[in-house]
Amino acid sequence: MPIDIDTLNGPQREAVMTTDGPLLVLAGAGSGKTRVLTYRIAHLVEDLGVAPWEILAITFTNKAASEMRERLGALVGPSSRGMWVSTFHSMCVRMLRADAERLGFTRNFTIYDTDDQKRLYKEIMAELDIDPKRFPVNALMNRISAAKNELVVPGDFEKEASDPVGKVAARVYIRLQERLKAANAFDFDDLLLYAYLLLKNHEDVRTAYQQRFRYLMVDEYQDTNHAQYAITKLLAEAHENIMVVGDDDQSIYSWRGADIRNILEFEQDYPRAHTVKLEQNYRSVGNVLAAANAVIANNQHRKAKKLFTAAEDGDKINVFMAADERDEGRWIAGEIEKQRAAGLSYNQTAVFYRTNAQSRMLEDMLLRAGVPYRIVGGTRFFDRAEIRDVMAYLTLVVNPADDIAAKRVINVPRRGIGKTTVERIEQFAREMDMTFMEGAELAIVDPELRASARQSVAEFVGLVNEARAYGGDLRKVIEAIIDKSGLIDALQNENTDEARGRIENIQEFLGVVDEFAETHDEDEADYAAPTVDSDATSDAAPVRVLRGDSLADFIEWVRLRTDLDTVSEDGRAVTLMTVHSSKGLEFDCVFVAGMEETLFPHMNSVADATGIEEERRLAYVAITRARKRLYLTCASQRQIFGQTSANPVSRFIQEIPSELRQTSGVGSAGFSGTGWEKRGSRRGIAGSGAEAGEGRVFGRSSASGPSGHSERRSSSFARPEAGKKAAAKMTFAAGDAVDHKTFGRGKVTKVDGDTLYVKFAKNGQTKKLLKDYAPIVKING
Ligand SMILES: Nc1ncnc2c1ncn2[C@@H]1O[C@H](COP(=O)(O)OP(=O)(O)OP(=O)(O)O)[C@@H](O)[C@H]1O
Ligand SMILES: [Mg+2]
Repeated sequence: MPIDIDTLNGPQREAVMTTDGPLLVLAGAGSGKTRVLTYRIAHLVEDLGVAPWEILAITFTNKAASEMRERLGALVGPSSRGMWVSTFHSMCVRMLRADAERLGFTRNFTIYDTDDQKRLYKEIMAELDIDPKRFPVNALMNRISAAKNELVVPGDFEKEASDPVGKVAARVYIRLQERLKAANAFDFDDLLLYAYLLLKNHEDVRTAYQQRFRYLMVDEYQDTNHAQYAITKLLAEAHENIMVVGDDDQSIYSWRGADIRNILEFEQDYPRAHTVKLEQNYRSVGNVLAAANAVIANNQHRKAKKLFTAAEDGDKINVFMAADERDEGRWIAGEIEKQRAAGLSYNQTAVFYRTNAQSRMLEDMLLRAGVPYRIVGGTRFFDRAEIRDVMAYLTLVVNPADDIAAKRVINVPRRGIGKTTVERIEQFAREMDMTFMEGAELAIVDPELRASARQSVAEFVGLVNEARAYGGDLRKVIEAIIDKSGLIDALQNENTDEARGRIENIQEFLGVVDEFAETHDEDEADYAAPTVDSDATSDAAPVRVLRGDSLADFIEWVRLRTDLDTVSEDGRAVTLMTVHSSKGLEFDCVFVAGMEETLFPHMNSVADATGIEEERRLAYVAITRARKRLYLTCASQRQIFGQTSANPVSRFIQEIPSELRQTSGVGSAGFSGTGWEKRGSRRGIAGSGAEAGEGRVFGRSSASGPSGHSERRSSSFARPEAGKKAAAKMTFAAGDAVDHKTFGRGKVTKVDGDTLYVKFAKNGQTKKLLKDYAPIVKING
């Protein structure tokens, strides 16, 4: 079926139809870059008969990749399955799995995340006698990570390092790579580095991929780092059928090594390049787009771009100035409820913040108001200790050489294996050049150890071996680990709320396994592009694609899940996330909280112009996520990073022309463009919860001249709508039947002062609610 190009505008169509040679699509937010990329793939497959496995599309997040797979599924049907649509990291994992042996690894390697990595660094630093006070582990990690992203290998790094930290980092880097190799593991940066080395140093591998991927497409190209750039370049070298899509105004990852020059110099890299500019924004209403354009115009270092919309102006940008962070959260919750009553869905609403530390209060306030939310980032599910423990066991089942995993769980739950025993095992491992697990097997028969310790080690080794015996049956392996390890029993014995929460998390983990099982079939098809081993004939792709067993795939799937993957489409909830993770997404209604100097722009970036420009691009990303309504909120005083601070309103608010915004809350009277005001007395602020304090400057800096005092308005700080609806003085008792606006029917199981514990019928979950705030009513029966 030919692709319906009528839904594209002229330049978009041009980009879709330009299928030979290098192509750059450079355009502002919401102009359809991702859409064009997707349509171009569909056009290649549907109209030009390109085989799906000849296409490689790279996106920035797993969420973006799965969205693109979905869109492609809708456009071209099942044949989209053979395509590689993935992030850089998952692409590299696939390449490394296929050819790990070439690099001295085996294909069941482990991927270390930051936590594993840190443990390893600490061990290495102890081994090399490096003082962590003088050389903090994070500093060394950053240094080495940057080197890897620049494709600097240990030998070259050592030659170049001249400063004290660099010299120490050079020693650590050398040892780190030895240790990782011995553990058959890669860290995140290694995935890129080794994939690059694989392509660079193995001509046959490189040629095979070059021949296979005749068409290469990269979304969000402005955020590629050097390693990603170099990998792309190698893959495109032979045919130069490479399309990159991006927006220099949205480059927000320079702190992770992203290099905006990759996109700006594309035309130099590929002199034959054809460039397409898109100028119509289809995402946002006029006022939102005008605000975004006005803010980004303040950046000096950018390619000037025009961006217009045919959409109506829409509402003005809503600026709310709260007394403190509680007011801010409370007001946001109330406004969400108001919008919801007017027909907006929770799913189409997002609250962004600059730093993760802000999320807790926002969460708290949404919880109190009974607004369902989903938090992206922060304490991620997979970062929780109990989940890491289970994952470490599973990793050991697949890769017994992973010493970090083995040491993490040898005494989890406590089984009486102390430091002496662990040191003894390490000694065996070192002296006999074995893995920790092999050392543990020797320890079982070591007469120097106490019988009880040997017994415990035997149990541990036995447990891992037993689980391994279940082979490919994923669910069985995981159940064996969870049941037989005694993890749950130990938590049950603790008998605390926290331990119960941990048990719930482990149970939830089984749900994750099921989710994986459900989506896995599709992934399988995805992997199963024709291979040289298969009996496919001439047009088969000349690349071996090897599958690990399902447990290895599961571990990899979990490891590569970035924060964004926790956003699901169905469960209706407001999304909370950092601005960084919002890239590429869109919502009808967007709140950006914490619009104050030192927070956004962040204090670490205000010192120099480069830093400020990156913060401004971040503000541009945030603003351009909104389709219809945009709210910017700030607080005149806030508790954050463990202290109270009062900061001027963000310059990014001021950069929006005053006629585009409407302001409410504290100090709004004098806000609109002309002057900034000093705070008045704190009297009369209902429910701000703030202690009394005198006139701090709220506005720009005091240097720019505060312009008088004004009374604060108190009305804005009333409870949110949702709260008002609950009968304020209603009393509850255990056993009462209640109806909650969002969660439906439930029963009060406990009353603790103002807090109600309500068990809901729908999902059997118990929630903690504040009786005066939660949108609940008592019902009969
Ligand atoms: N020609 C068009 N007609 C109708 N809608 C369009 C058109 N082009 C793009 N859109 C819609 O506009 C929105 C933004 O498109 P898309 O996400 O592709 O933009 P983008 O340039 O990738 O944005 P960002 O820079 O934020 O990544 C999407 O909802 C998309 O479906
Ligand atoms: Mg996009």
